[in-house]
Amino acid sequence: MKVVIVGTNHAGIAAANTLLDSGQDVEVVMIERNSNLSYLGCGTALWVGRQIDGYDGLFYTNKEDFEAKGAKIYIETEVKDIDFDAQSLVAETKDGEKIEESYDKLIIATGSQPIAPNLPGKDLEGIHFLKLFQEGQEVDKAFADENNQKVLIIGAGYIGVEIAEAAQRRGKDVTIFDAEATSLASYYDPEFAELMDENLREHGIDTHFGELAEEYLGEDGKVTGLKTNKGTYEADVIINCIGFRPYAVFGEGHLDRFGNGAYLVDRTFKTNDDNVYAIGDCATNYSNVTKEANYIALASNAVRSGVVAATNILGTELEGAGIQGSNGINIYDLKLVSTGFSLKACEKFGLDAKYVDYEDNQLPEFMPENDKVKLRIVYENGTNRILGAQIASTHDVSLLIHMFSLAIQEDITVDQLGLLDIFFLPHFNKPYNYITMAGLSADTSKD
Ligand SMILES: Cc1cc2nc3c(=O)[nH]c(=O)nc-3n(C[C@H](O)[C@H](O)[C@H](O)COP(=O)(O)OP(=O)(O)OC[C@H]3O[C@@H](n4cnc5c(N)ncnc54)[C@H](O)[C@@H]3O)c2cc1C
Ligand SMILES: NC(=O)C1=CN([C@@H]2O[C@H](COP(=O)(O)OP(=O)(O)OC[C@H]3O[C@@H](n4cnc5c(N)ncnc54)[C@H](O)[C@@H]3O)[C@@H](O)[C@H]2O)C=CC1
Repeated sequence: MKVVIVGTNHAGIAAANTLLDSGQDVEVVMIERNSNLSYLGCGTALWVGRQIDGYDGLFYTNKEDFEAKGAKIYIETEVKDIDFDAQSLVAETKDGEKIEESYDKLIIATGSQPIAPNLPGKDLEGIHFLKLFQEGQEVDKAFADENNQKVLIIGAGYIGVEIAEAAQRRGKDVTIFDAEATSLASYYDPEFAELMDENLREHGIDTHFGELAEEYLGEDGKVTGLKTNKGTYEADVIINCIGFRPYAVFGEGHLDRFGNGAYLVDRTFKTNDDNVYAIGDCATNYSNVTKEANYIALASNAVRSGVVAATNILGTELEGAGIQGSNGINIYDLKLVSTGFSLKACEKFGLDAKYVDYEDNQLPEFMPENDKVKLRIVYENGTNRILGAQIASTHDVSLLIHMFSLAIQEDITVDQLGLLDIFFLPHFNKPYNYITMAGLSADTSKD
């Protein structure tokens, strides 16, 4: 069997490794248009902000690793056209050489691209995106120029707040904008997101929420400012981070699509073409909250989808477990983690939701060092099925969110948490801890 993988970043790599490590007789061809693979974008803000020494450790594999396992791998080669009837494709190397490959099974793993605000002045020099390693290098170079002092960031989602911290650590004057009323509005309810907003402001970052960019201003081809619906701001560097959209350009009219254009796949990541799988950021995933296809672009989801698709191609039937969109962020000392839906997301998707909040110290009061933890559990009115959880603290509470992720996956109800066997040790938690207390105090009557 011959499998061709188009796009070999996190999703494509996971699929290739699963195929190549299976011990089965599979011919694997990998085609990647970038000059590198496996770059962990999550590290960009860390090295640009000088919290880690450099970027070398952010690549976890390379072309040679796959050649050593027996794959044929083309780098700096872009797939241009796929003939789904003939089961073949055409790609082009950076030198313009045409390559043709046939396939028995095709895995499309072409990922996502940043959304570009379509504003006047968008081609001015000094306007950046942050997706590729090379784009991180460009931002790093811009920050190294002493003349570039004023950094404006459009979008206060995950990339926005991370690069805001990095820019501030590099001594820049940082202003961040978002169309929503808080930062991180796609992940957290205002009571949690506002903790991040305050955290940014405490570190000298100027926040402008509920404000929409209208025009990039410039002189001599270089950006000098930004005009919004509320004011005009000077800028030496502008970084756009208003989200990703799936990069799903093949099979128009042949492969089914989700609302945002992502390839619509089943729980094995197979498209409506039996020989074609789509994985990672270019495809949908099954949401355990809505019980239908949804789109959430995360490296964690991409890796799992690659494993599932390849396992099915190898002949073992395996459905993905579905996703909750579990995520986390750490800016300065503040840690926010969430899974499933916020109350706001439930409203957007028409889910009838209630919530319980509980705030407490992590440890018993007699312990010398302590941190506050704020927890919200969102659950369905009537069934009490857990739909989401959000946690904020300066304590590392990150592992806790995995339990809530599993709870959503397994349709656990909020009252089941109240009597859950949770251990107690003063070094770690309290006997009446915030999970127990939230579970016990949740109003489970139907409104
Ligand atoms: C700054 C930043 C920080 C992030 N932090 C996190 C994090 O902390 N946690 C997390 O879970 N996620 C994070 N993400 C998101 C994560 O990087 C993506 O979800 C992940 O990269 C998706 O992997 P993928 O392989 O599906 O797609 P991509 O990474 O987009 O890779 C797709 C690949 O396909 C190639 N390709 C596309 N078209 C073609 C073609 N026609 N021919 C050949 N090759 C092609 C591209 O060159 C690319 O290498 C972050 C993203 C960024 C940008
Ligand atoms: N810690 C993590 O897990 C990380 C994950 N990622 C992932 O990478 C992807 C891309 O990240 P981001 O670009 O930060 O997207 P995002 O979806 O996290 O945030 C985009 C932000 O831009 C705002 N926005 C949208 N249109 C706007 C407009 N016209 N003007 C102003 N603001 C606007 C939105 O309100 C939102 O807050 C996401 O899927 C994200 O989850 C990225 C970094 C870290």
